[in-house]
Amino acid sequence: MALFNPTFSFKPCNLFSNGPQRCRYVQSVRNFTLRATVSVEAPSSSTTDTGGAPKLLLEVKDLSAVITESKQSILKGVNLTMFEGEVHVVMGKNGSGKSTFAKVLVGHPDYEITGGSIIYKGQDLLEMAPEERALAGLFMSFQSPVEIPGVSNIDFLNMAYNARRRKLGLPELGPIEFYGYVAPKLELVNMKIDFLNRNVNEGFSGGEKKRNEILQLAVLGADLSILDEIDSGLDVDALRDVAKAVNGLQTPKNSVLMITHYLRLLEFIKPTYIHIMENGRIVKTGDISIAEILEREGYKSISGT
Ligand SMILES: Nc1ncnc2c1ncn2[C@@H]1O[C@H](COP(=O)(O)OP(=O)(O)OP(=O)(O)O)[C@@H](O)[C@H]1O
Repeated sequence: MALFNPTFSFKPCNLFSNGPQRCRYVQSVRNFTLRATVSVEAPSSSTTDTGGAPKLLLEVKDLSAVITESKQSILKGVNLTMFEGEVHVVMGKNGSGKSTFAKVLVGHPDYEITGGSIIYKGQDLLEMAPEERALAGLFMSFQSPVEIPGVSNIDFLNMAYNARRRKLGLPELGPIEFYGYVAPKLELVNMKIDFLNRNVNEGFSGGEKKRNEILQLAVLGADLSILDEIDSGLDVDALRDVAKAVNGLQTPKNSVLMITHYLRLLEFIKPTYIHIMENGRIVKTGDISIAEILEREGYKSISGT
């Protein structure tokens, strides 16, 4: 989930580790019957001008990575180039390295880079701490969003949002102003207002967790959203809602990198390119027809080996 978007660096919470007991944060009590009408635009960290040709957003070259602990090699020379406004989809068999690639982009400590480079908005991403990557507009929704007992959704979102505003030199929003900002965004993902008061993902169904991820994306805004299997566990209506919300957040300036196993998501969110990952490398790139062949004939039909 996006709480592993390293935007959130409040201590002593290690947001990259699992386990419900690691976060201690005193939840402030809010009265959500308040109806605030303050409207604030989502901050954008985009450094690009408006108009003109799309700019290069992400350039991954020969990226290799191992698991930090075991030194097992997972990524074995990934190459990928994304321009602003594009939607890229990574597909591939279970265990081919898709989630690892996504996590490496946000600086997950489980992985160590052993070669190659990642340039994001002209900067060396590998030189940036996870928090800096998030503040530079990188957002990741995780395959299995975790719960944070004791931290309400609204406090969590408010903190993350203010961190981004601080970075942009903008004044922070207090609880009432923030409530006015976030409440309308719930409609986008078809979530009830009570979700703001509940602890982050605690007791949420799989579908609610995924919607909550997209709510976080809507609140924070992102230049590059990395969405790891946002369609898993969603019913047909939820899939449509989540896809609609993702589409609604798309502009000519921001980009999406999506991991999915299924064509059905791509019927709602139109990809610019589809990449097939196999054994830690992207072995094929093409348009939607790749996903259609895959759906019909399986991986043997498009395998790079
Ligand atoms: N932290 C880790 N510790 C041990 N093994 C790991 C770790 N991270 C990844 N792996 C292993 O690396 C391989 C690639 O995993 P990854 O999650 O990237 O695959 P994936 O393509 O996303 O798979 P899926 O489609 O099943 O989600 C798998 O064999 C996985 O078990």
